[in-house]
Amino acid sequence: MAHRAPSGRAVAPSRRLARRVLFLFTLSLSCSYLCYSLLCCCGGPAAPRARCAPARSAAAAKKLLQKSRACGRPPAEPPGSAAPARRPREPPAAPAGSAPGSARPGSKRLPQAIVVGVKKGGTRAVLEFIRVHPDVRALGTEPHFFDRNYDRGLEWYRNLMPRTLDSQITVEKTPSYFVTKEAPRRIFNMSRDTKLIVVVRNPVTRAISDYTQTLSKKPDIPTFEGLSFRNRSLGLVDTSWNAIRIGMYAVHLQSWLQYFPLSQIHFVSGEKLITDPAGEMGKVQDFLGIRRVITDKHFYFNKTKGFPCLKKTESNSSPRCLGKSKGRTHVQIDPEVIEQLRDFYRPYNIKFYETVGQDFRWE
Ligand SMILES: Nc1ncnc2c1ncn2[C@@H]1O[C@H](COP(=O)(O)OS(=O)(=O)O)[C@@H](OP(=O)(O)O)[C@H]1O
Repeated sequence: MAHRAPSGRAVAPSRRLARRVLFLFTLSLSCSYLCYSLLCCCGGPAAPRARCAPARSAAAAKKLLQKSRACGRPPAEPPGSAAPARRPREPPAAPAGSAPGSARPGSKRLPQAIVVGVKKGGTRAVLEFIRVHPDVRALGTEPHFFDRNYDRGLEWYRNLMPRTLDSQITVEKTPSYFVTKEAPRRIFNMSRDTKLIVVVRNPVTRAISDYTQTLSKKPDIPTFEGLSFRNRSLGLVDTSWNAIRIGMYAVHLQSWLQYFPLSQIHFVSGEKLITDPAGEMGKVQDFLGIRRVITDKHFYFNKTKGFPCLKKTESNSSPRCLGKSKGRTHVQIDPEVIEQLRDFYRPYNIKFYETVGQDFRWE
């Protein structure tokens, strides 16, 4: 006996059975794929981070996400380490703007804010503290795009960035930008709206910190006292030595002011960042135009480290201090040399305070 198909064509029972089997097979395949996708996203510890659903999509999802490291906020760079954070490899960026229907939430965007300096000012602390904010995603490594890697092009740069949702801002830090002549123009050409953050610190202490770091890598370098002067008895400071030159903030700032208004540059006091991290971070959040989420509650003073550290929170499974390379014991410097350097920096500091309208009290 033959059944009539809706089209009017007759279908043999064996063909009808075959169609049913095919239909059931396709259905079970689809179900398996659906289950697999769900499990891959939030179940397995090896699941790539980029596949995770947005953390704020639903309360239930949040619970799930908290349980799974793979789905949480990106692990911070080993605290304090200047070495690049190891992140799961991600394929090339999707075009700007979230791809509709894409399994990967958000998209890679050029940074809207950059911590441009200064070296040894406290830039790592600012980055690690600000990335606690749910509306901020930060690149853990220093991309050195506007100084060393500019030839690689903006797409290369954008591809390094973490994915962000529309409500989040992307931040990176590379302290050497502040003293790179071309950096202001290059950043302006990327976006004239880029917000700039500069963490400044007493230039004499900064120079000693810089030298201490170099000495830890190259123990055979000449003494700080020897490197600081072209002629010590004449008090001629060697401004060609980077450790000295970087601290002439007023000079470098002029290059930035040729492209950006002062209102677009925020200065963080490296000293207050240690004594009052919540206060300084409050101002950073205001400058970035984001809610004041990072407050006193996020910090505690670690006596062993001698610095403020991040408390254990919902997203931080344990308290976190910056690494060993941050907060080193400085090399002892001849007090007379320190005095000479204070005298040297004084006019630059005064000019700097006048320009930014802020007294950092480095006297
Ligand atoms: N919370 C906290 N923990 C540890 N260290 C802190 C912190 N806040 C600021 N600082 C100061 O940051 C100094 C290092 O500055 P940077 O991070 O800008 O250094 S670098 O340019 O990235 O190498 C580092 O300088 P040194 O003390 O000379 O090592 C610190 O004094």
